[in-house]
Amino acid sequence: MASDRLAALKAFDETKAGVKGLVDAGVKAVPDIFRHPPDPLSPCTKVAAIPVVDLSGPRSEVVGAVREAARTAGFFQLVNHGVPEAAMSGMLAAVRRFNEEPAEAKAPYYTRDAGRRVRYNCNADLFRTLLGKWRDTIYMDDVDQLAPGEEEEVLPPACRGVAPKYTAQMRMLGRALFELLSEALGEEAGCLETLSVAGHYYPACPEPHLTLGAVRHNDPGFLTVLLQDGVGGLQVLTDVEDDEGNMSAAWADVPAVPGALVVNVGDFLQLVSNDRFRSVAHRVVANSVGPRMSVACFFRAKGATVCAPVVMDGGGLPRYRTVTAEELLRSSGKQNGLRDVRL
Ligand SMILES: O=C(O)CCC(=O)C(=O)O
Ligand SMILES: [Fe+2]
Repeated sequence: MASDRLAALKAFDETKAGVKGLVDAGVKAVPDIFRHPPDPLSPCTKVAAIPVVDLSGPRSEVVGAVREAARTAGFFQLVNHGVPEAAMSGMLAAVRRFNEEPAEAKAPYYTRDAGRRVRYNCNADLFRTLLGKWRDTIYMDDVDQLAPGEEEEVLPPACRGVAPKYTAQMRMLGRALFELLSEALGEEAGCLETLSVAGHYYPACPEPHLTLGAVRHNDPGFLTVLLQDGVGGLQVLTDVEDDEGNMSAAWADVPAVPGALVVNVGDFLQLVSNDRFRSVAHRVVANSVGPRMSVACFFRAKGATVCAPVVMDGGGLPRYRTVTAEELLRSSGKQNGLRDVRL
């Protein structure tokens, strides 16, 4: 990394105030560390065809809809999921409240130390990437399992009470989705050992076309359940057909559907399903109208857990090596998705 970039990253990171701090200081241009080369894909012009799954329907229909969505789009909008509206709006409000605290209040939580259960930072990978992202995040791991009294110790005041309850709701929903996905697959679909909740804050950006809120990636875990506010900006990579019938890749918007949760298949589940379910690349564009808030719940396996593709009778050969969840996380983390573990 060029030393001037490293120096700029360090100076920015030492503020512990994130991109929100830049915006508060009145930046009118996107600093170099957040500027990206132009995207070779043409700008998005369409809305993605994301199936809607109604969890209140008859069981066999729900299983069929989950199977079809996981097999085709890799994403679905979940409605009638039973998570109270107040829990969802309360969680988005807590993420906003925390991020809009003065920098001094947030600084004690600013860290990339994975050993800490609650971590606030601007880009977990800031020093490992050339593409700084216009967002700040507070990560909270398994905070529904905090012992009494531990909440004050580890959680910022803005999230106390709210984040543990929301995480508990998500854990219940995750179990229900796990059962549906397992039934849809005909096998145990993976596991839900840890639940990491990421509260993302995407401040309004003065030059949104020069950066991104999240660069192209696949979620490495088993499953992600995303709550987003009404601003929008999440996009999936899709295949589109031009007038001559040629297929090419393009970005398409995932609409913000009021009350819905966006569920997507992670790399772990694609591997376990032996490619019957798809982990699809996605990103978040920067916006000029923000802040945008979203809360991503990542269901993951513990590092030592072994992931092996499940091959059904007559389903052909396994397409992946048997790996530990940690190995898989490392290869996904390099943005190779599953390429490194494919047979
Ligand atoms: O904020 C969003 O809409 C998506 C965030 C995301 O893709 C992630 O956290 O993995
Ligand atoms: Fe993601």
